[in-house]
Amino acid sequence: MTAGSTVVAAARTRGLRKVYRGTVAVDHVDLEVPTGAVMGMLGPNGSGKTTTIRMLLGLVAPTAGEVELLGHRLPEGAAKALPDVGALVEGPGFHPFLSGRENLLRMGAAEPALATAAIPAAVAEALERVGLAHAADRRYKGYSLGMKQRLGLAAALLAPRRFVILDEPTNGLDPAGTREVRAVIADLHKAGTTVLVSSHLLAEVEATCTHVAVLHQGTVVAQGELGTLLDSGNATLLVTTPEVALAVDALRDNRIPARAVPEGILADLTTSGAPEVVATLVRAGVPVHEVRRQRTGLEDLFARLTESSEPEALDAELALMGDLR
Ligand SMILES: Nc1ncnc2c1ncn2[C@@H]1O[C@H](COP(=O)(O)OP(=O)(O)OP(=O)(O)O)[C@@H](O)[C@H]1O
Repeated sequence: MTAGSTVVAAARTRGLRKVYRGTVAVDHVDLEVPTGAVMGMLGPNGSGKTTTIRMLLGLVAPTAGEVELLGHRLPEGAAKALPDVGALVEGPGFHPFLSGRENLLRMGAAEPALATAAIPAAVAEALERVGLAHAADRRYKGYSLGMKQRLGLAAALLAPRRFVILDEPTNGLDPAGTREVRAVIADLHKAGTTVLVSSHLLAEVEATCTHVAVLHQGTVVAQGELGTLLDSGNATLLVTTPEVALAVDALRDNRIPARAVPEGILADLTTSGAPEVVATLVRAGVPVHEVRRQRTGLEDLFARLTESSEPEALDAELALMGDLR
C-alpha cells in the first residue's frame, strides 16, 4: 500500500465462516467497513451479527476466512490493532459488587493509551458522556439493563479510539437513552472515528449511519453507502391521477405492474423506466397530475431482503442491488 493513495478499511473480512457444532452461524462474509464511516449492521435475530462482531474483535476464532482490523491480520496483529478499538459487546465482564466508576477505573488501568494519572478524569468523562454520572458510585449489580448498556458504552469510549464497535447499543434503553447513543455516535463520527453498530432498529440506522451491511442467515446480502443502497430500492413511481382504475389497467395491459394507492397509483420500475410509464399513461388518456420516484426506505428494502425465503425471490432482490454486494 502506498501511503495516502489507498485508505485502509477499518475492518475487512474475506470468506468469513463460523460453524458452531453443526450450526452455520456466519458464512461467506466479505465485509468492508470504510475508514471514517458509521456502518450499520442490520439483520434479524440469529442472522450472525454478534458472531461477526466477535470475530472482528478476535473474541471468537473463525472456522474459515480472514479478518483484518485496522490493517492488521487477526489473530497475529491483535495486539497492534486492539488498543485502538473500543467495543461494546454482550457480557463485557463487569464486576457486580463494584460501582460503575470502580469497574471503569479497573478497565482504565489496563488501557495502554491511558497514563495512570489520567485514568480518573477519563473515567469521569466517559460516565458523563453516556449519561451515567449520577449513578456512577452505585453497584453494578443494581443497575438496570439500560444502565448496564451505558456502562458498556462508557467502557468502549474510555480511551481515544480509531474504531468503535457497538453491538446493539440501544438494547434496553429508553427513548432518551437511545437519543444519547445517537449523539455519541454522531460525536465519534465528527471526530473521525470509524463506527460499526449493529441494530435491528432500521429507522435508527437510517438516521445515524453513512453505510449499511444487511445480514441474512449468516451472509451479507447487501452492503454499501446508505444513499446508494436506498436508491437501489428506488423501484416505484408514484403517479397522482384521478383516473386510478384507467391508469392501473393501461399499465398492466403493457405489462407494467401497478397498483392503486391513496394518492394515485404506484408503478413498478423494475422492468420499465419512468418515461415509458408516463408515455403509456398519456397514450391511454390518463390525466397525469404529478409523477414522483419513491424512495423505498431502508425498512422496505430490509424487509424484502430478509423476508424473501424463496431463493428465487431473494435472487431477484439481489439482482436489483447490482454491484452493492
Ligand atoms: N456460542 C454459540 N454456540 C452455538 N450456536 C451459536 C453460538 N453463538 C451463536 N450461535 C448461533 O449462530 C447463529 C447466529 O447468531 P448471532 O448471535 O451471531 O446472531 P445475531 O444476528 O447477533 O442475533 P441476535 O440479534 O439475536 O443477537 C444463531 O443461529 C445462533 O443460535
